[in-house]
Amino acid sequence: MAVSISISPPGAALSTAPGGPLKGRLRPPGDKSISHRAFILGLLTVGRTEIRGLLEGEDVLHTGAACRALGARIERLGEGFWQVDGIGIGTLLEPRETLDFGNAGTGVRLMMGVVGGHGITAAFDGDASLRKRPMRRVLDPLVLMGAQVLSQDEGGRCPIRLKGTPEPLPIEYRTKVASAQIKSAVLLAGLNSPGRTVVIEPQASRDHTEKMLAHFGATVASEPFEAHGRRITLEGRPALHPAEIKVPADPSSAAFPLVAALIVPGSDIVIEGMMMNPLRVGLLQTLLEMGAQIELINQRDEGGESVADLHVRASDLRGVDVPAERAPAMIDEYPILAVAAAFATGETRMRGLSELRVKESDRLVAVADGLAAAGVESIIEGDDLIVAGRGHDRGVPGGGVAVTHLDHRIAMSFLCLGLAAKRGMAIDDAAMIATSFPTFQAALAGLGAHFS
Ligand SMILES: O=C(O)C1=C[C@@H](OP(=O)(O)O)[C@@H](O)[C@H](O)C1
Ligand SMILES: C=C(OP(=O)(O)O)C(=O)O
Repeated sequence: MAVSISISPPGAALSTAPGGPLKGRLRPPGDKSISHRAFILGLLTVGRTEIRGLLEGEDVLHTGAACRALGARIERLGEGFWQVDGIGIGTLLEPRETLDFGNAGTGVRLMMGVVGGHGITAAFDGDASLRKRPMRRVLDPLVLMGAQVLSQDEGGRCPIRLKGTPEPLPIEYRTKVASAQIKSAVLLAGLNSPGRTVVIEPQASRDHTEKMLAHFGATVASEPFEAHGRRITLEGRPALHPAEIKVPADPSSAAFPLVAALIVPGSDIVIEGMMMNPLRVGLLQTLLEMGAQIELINQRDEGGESVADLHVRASDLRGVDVPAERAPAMIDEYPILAVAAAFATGETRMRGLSELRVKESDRLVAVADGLAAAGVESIIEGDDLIVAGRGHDRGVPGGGVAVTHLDHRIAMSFLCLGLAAKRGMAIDDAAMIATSFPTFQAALAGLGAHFS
């Protein structure tokens, strides 16, 4: 799987400084969630799946490598253009080596679902950040389906050896938290079940697995459950057929140029082709409530998802109260929302962020510490984060170093902050940016951002 991606050497510090306004157009890379799933469903489908616009970030490439180890033939035909020759449900190969997922929670948890529902044994591992993340949330339902955890690190952490079952029991599983990764792991294991698998989630999480399964011909139904939840039902052992996948631009990556343009005075940019899936646009909704000047143009359908171009102009933002129910629709966007909040007038309270503690880093702490290093006050109150916005008059001092803890979103958020802070901002380590947005620096520099 030869690819040319630029990977910064580990520990490479990077900084940004204020300069002129950001101007121009950019198309963010393909959606990370959809890209992982494209490789996985390609593996599970007999025949050839073609993928256009795939995110060629390290997280997704690790999933691609794991799919190869389980029997898929994967080839890169051009930029973002990939083909997967899959071997189908029930016939996966047992991998000889440990499957290394690098920094990717999505990759490791979804592939545990795949292995858990097959009669094979595999070892799962990743980097220092991934080794700290909880895996019991995925292992528990897989054990109910018949899989066995042969070994694990303390508290259900990687490295983990999992023995899957060739005949997964059809279960009805209620997740404790809204998590597309848990839901997807259970559904992927359920693909090889002779019966019907049901997942009930307390709040709707991103629905890319369900949509893509239906696109490949599976029978999957989703209905509302209580106030904010969903009940998803999948019929096991479907005859999946190869389907073309066109990956829309990732709203979680678009978030960085979007907020950068809002906070750098005089900026005026267009972000092209951003996915508008309702379960992914919580940040957009919040920024509009803060008074952001964002105009949606050319709304259209692309590859089964609604997409739009966003015309974004620098704006005077005001603090808002972000309800906990919105968290699943913007779960990865809180670090960059906190940066927007730092430049807003008044206080922003973000509620119900307990899940941020188990991402690539403890994002509640990493954000609060980074803001402090930039001279911005914030407090963590239970599961809420409150940022004391400095407004345009006082401005954000900057001039500090944000510690990234192997977390790409922390890295990109504080580089964006530095573009509008009086004394710029540095981060200790830019390497992880390549996991989700390998072209971040070039894309922002193309709009006029200064890096050093
Ligand atoms: O399923 C996915 O593709 C993802 C689900 C979310 O995680 P959780 O399922 O833990 O909420 C999100 O944070 C992650 O970046 C991608
Ligand atoms: C949480 C994230 O990803 P993952 O869980 O796949 O590591 C993210 O991309 O912000």
